[in-house]
Amino acid sequence: MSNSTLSVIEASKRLAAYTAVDQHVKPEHRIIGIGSGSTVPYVVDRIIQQGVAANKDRIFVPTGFQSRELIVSAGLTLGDVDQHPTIDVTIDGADEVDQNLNCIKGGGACHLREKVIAEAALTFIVVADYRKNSQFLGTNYDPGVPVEVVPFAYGKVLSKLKTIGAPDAALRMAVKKAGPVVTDNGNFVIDAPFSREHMINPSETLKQVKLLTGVVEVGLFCDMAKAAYFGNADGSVTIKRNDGSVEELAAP
Ligand SMILES: O=C(CO)[C@H](O)[C@H](O)COP(=O)(O)O
Repeated sequence: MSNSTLSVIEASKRLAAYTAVDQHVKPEHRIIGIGSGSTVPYVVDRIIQQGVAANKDRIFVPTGFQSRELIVSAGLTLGDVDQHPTIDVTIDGADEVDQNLNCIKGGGACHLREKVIAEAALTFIVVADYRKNSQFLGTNYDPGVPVEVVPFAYGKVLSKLKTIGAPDAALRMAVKKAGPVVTDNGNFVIDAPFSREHMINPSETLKQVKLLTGVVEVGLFCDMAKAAYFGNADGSVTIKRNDGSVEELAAP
């Protein structure tokens, strides 16, 4: 699809995804992790554009139902992390990324599998449009930190989250179903908005929330990404790296 038929936001997602694939999915890479969300289809598009020969011996590991479907419908070979515990490169979206590449993830309720697939990867790369590029988490993404919980513990975890700094924490409700969102793992999700004070050092908040019994995984990805690619509205790409460098690639 040409740029003129894509919205600015969609074009920005595509730009980030294409640039990240071009720079990080190399011919020698055999096991590739595919994240979830609306930016990731562009990752798969670009990988397909590398051609049949490049992809014939590759295995693609999904982070949930949506990415599994993407991989299968693209005709790529599906694998799982139990067969491939070391992944060459994983590319995933994010709900927000801070100045140190810490991310909020789980807007699509996939963050447990996303974190496993990111942690298994030798290189974890984030792709997003410009709205996700922040100094501090919680600046633009306000629903809060997604917390996956086992269903029977949700009431207890919700009340603890309220006392440790997220007074407005709430169970995520489904839109086209009565009742809560149920994850690919059969769990519930609580969205916990923490104050700026908690988001300045998200690894501390991550540890605190993860220690609550009943919590399966927290949508704070701290010190995991090697680089984050943000497509900008003017056609440029901002690349933030984990060595603190920031590169601006001008629009072609
Ligand atoms: O964490 C995620 C799903 O759990 C997604 O990666 C995140 O929500 C970003 O999605 P999008 O690319 O649609 O903005």
